[in-house]
Amino acid sequence: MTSPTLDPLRCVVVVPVKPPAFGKSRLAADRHLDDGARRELAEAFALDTVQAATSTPGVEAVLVVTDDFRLAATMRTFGAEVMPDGATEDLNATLVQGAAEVVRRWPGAVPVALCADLPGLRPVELAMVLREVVDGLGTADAVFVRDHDGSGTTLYAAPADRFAPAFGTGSAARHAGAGAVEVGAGAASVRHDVDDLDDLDAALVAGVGPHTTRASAALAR
Ligand SMILES: Nc1nc2c(ncn2[C@@H]2O[C@H](COP(=O)(O)OP(=O)(O)OP(=O)(O)O)[C@@H](O)[C@H]2O)c(=O)[nH]1
Ligand SMILES: C[C@H](OP(=O)(O)O)C(=O)O
Repeated sequence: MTSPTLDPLRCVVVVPVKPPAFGKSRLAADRHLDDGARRELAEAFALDTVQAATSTPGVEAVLVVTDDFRLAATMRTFGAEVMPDGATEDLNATLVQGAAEVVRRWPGAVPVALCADLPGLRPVELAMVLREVVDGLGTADAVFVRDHDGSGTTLYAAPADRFAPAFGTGSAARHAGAGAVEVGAGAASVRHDVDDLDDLDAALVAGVGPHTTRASAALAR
């Protein structure tokens, strides 16, 4: 008897973006970066992250969750879909709303939460991680990618009925403690979130997308 053919898992990437007017506050605390430069960098990180995600093979759709409607218009030109955040000021609640929207718009797809501060994100590496996500979800309820410094999380995925992200300080240990399986350990560009200017310096050395390249060149002048 042949075994039934299972549909391969389909992935919809959900990217939460805090409006750049407020986001990435730790950048401004650093080396006296002024508020305009902080805002431009926060916007550039999100644009590069979303543009790379929309170019990634195996991504069925990218859903950006943000209340910044000017940024939303640019994200749509990359082929991303956008929904409002509803100003929850709670990243995990925002992502749960995003996952519910994935169920409505792309029934059967797995929501994959991806942070928007990955300016060096490479489509080839995200594609590799998504293959690990699909494999991991064959046996585990949830999977996550640990950030480059080891304590945080840059990606979390689970089927919508089990989707329970625990982002925030120390989230990698929380995700692992809840039984999520770590994936993507070798995917440097998926792990390299930028929280401060030291992170940005390291990302610039490794290579970033065009928006962050422009914004950081303006910073150097
Ligand atoms: N839509 C939405 N996105 C959020 C919210 N909080 C955080 N994010 C996004 O979640 C990701 C990770 O957030 P953090 O690294 O904490 O970024 P941040 O809050 O902008 O940075 P800091 O102000 O320095 O803490 C980034 O993509 C943020 O834009 C929120 O309340 N709503
Ligand atoms: C969202 C959070 O990012 P951090 O603020 O720790 O960089 C996390 O890693 O869960």
